[in-house]
Amino acid sequence: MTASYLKAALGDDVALTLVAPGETAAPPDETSLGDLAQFFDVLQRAEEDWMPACDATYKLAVRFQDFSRPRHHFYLPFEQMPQADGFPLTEWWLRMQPSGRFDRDCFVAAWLCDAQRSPRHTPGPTPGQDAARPPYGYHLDAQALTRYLTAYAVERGVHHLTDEVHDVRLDARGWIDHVMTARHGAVDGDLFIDCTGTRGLLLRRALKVPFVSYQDTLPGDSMVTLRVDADMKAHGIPPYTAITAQAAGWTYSIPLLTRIATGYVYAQEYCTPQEAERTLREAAGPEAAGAPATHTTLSFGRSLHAWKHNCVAVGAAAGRVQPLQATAISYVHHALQQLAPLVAPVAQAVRSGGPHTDLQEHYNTALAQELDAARDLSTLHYLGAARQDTQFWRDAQTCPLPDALAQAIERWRVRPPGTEHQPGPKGLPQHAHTSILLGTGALALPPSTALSPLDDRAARQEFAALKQRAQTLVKTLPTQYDYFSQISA
Ligand SMILES: Cc1cc2nc3c(=O)[nH]c(=O)nc-3n(C[C@H](O)[C@H](O)[C@H](O)COP(=O)(O)OP(=O)(O)OC[C@H]3O[C@@H](n4cnc5c(N)ncnc54)[C@H](O)[C@@H]3O)c2cc1C
Repeated sequence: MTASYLKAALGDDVALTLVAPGETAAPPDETSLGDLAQFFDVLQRAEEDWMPACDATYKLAVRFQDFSRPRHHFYLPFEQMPQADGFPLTEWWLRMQPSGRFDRDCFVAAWLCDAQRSPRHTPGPTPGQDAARPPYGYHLDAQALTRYLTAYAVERGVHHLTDEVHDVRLDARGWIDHVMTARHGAVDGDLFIDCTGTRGLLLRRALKVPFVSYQDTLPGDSMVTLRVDADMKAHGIPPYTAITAQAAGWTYSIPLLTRIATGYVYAQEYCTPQEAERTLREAAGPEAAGAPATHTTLSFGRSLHAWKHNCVAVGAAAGRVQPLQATAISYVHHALQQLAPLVAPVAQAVRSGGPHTDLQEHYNTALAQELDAARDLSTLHYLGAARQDTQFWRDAQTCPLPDALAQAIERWRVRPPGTEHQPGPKGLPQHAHTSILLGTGALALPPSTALSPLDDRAARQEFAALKQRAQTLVKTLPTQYDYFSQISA
């Protein structure tokens, strides 16, 4: 993502070298937030070009299953919250509760997800027909995306070395002078971008930037994954990522065009890898029988700074949180949006020996805040989960809370989060906190007293109009499976 985006954004103003090994084990991430479309806009690549290459499907929401109680689910859609009389509809919902489900009362996307609808009638821009559709993200094959973006970057002149960095050499000031690769020797540069994932080879290992762990607030240190070749016609292609609470963590299921990617993120203190694999296989069904399982250990947290001297870490090398909201791809995109305009001036400053402390500080603060906000939102799932049936969930609800989240929760007991500005991870809608609190159900949110003097006519009209719009779309949109079958026919 980094090489292709910087090449697209900067053209030939900078010379880029990408050091990357060949195909590695498939990374687990296969969903994105709603704003990945903007990433491809910069690359000037249309959905019709990149989606088939990446086995990609549409994603309207995340569906959370069994977090509140067995057989209960709720959606966190990308759709923005409608308003009535200047108040978010969820505020009105707390007072009026037209049906038992806040997600169906407040979001068109919840209806489309329940009915497995595609968010589009036809491919390409079709003004009018698709104008009413809610915003969407994507499910995609991360390995295929890597291939696609590498080819894109190389075609435009990025120098690609299929190699591995095995050493990082510093100059007398302690800045990176060059990296040593296994087959191509020394590679030097003005600015080094560390995309080595949780290894953080340049920033953390060579430049000794400390790691701030999130492990105390986010239980889960292990993962098992399966790539399941499934009959998608029989399954359908749901337009959502399904996340299901399990005895010692949660499983995810990501539908692609030709298969399902699934995994179990769990805590080894409560579950052995064998038990975790058994749980995942049971959840995935008989089609998973022959699929080999991949077991991995996980660590969540961030580098104290994403940028030090002439090295900027992007992606997991800068930090990562549990992928309950799948914010990682977005986090990379936002880092690149901020980094791209800085590359040339910073490289120039590095050449003339002067640091860029203001830019650096601003960048580091923004990136740290974004990741901490994503951590807080993930923590809310554990805290908010009403289930008490296993030791994992009982313990998860008493994990220490990050200070900012603890303070916010005290405010929300008096005043729901929808009425205040709550900084959240970019790419997620403003209502994310409210939706998780309403969906998981542990923290009772009071109806806002500010609504008491108001007539509820506008809210009633908005609830009715939304239901009408949702029913029309369910009737007129194809299922996601039919949509992609038509395109490929
Ligand atoms: C269970 C699970 C599910 C997830 N789901 C999602 C999701 O749905 N959506 C989402 O956005 N995120 C998701 N994530 C998060 C996501 O996996 C990571 O945050 C993301 O992979 C980070 O990408 P990255 O490129 O920074 O690191 P990585 O994917 O770890 O890639 C690091 C790269 O660096 C290369 N490398 C390492 N060492 C060297 C070296 N010495 N020389 C050269 N190259 C080197 C590796 O080969 C690799 O290609 C998920 C994570 C987990 C654990």
